Amino acid sequence: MYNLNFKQERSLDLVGIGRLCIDLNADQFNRPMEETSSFSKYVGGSPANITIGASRLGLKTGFIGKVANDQMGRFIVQYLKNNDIDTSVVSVDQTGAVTGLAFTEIKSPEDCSILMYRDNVADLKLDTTNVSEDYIKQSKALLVSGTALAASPSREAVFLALDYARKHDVVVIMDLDYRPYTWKSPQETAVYYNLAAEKCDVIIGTREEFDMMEQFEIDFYQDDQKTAQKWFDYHAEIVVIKHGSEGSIAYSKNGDSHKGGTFKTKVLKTFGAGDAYASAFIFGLMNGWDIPKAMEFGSASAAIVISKHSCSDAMPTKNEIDEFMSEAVAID
Ligand SMILES: Nc1ncnc2c1ncn2[C@@H]1O[C@H](COP(=O)(O)OP(=O)(O)OP(=O)(O)O)[C@@H](O)[C@H]1O
Ligand SMILES: O=C(O)C[C@@H](O)[C@H](O)C(=O)CO
Repeated sequence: MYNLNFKQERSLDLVGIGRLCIDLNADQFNRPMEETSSFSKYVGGSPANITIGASRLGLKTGFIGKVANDQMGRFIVQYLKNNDIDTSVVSVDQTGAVTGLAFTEIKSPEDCSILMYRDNVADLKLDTTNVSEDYIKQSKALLVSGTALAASPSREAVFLALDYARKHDVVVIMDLDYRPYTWKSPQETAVYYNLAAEKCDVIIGTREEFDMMEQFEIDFYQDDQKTAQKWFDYHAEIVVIKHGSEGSIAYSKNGDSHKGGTFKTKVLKTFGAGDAYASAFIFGLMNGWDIPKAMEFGSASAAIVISKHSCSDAMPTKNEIDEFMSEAVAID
């Protein structure tokens, strides 16, 4: 088992911090962006998606973020409210910043990409005055995503949230969520990712994301066990390394490791898999499940979301995941 202490008396289960954006997902499948003519609009941004997924599963959630003072910003806040996410500390930018847009291209079920428009985005304007210690200490867990570290003042806001979380024994979960185009250089990225991950109890990322963080290590390359061990020497209790359609592996500080499989599914697009996995995995941990059960639940949620058009709007309820698992073919 693992040793995560979710303080039961707290009024919120999970508070997300970071990116609140818009996904514009191609309506035409199996063709490149150049030939795509229309898109459907959804709330997006990895931490937003994970928080929406967690809320659909029944966790009491809130979000610390900043939106543009325009129709898109209002759309995002209303969508969060509709999904029972507390938005009392979502602030509104007053500097003319805009909403980040992610246009997705669905060339084939295996070949999807995201074209991001992220100049002067409101989410990265989150600053330390927007981070309330009182709010964070009401929560059992804080979800941090790496992209919010890409620029100041959002970077400092996240580090402050991390400090408040550690001060008040809030379990810190980090989804690495590396989006290269938001950063100036891989070196700068690794510096800040490593500093933040040192403060986290649960770290979830893909093999490629950990590779980016390990660019300064000697003899480390692509060794999942070594990757995990490094973080156990700081605060980590669980490290999950995702390997796309090959599944995932989770290590816990007590020396256990667990290989997670996948579920057969009709893939429409690949993005959203990681966010769905994280939300359901976190739900499992917060319910005291053992790691293999939480991983299986995460994989099932991912299998559902990649068969649908959106990420946020496709996040399943617990009944949907249970039903899917009772019928789906598991692949070890
Ligand atoms: N083709 C697939 N079929 C079934 N399950 C999949 C497939 N691809 C991914 N998954 C599930 O989703 C989990 C996370 O996937 P992945 O490693 O691609 O995360 P990610 O790269 O963070 O996702 P995203 O594309 O959303 O950023 C995997 O561990 C697996 O359970
Ligand atoms: O992360 C983004 O900003 C884009 C996401 O909203 C998109 O839904 C995705 O890639 C999910 O991982």
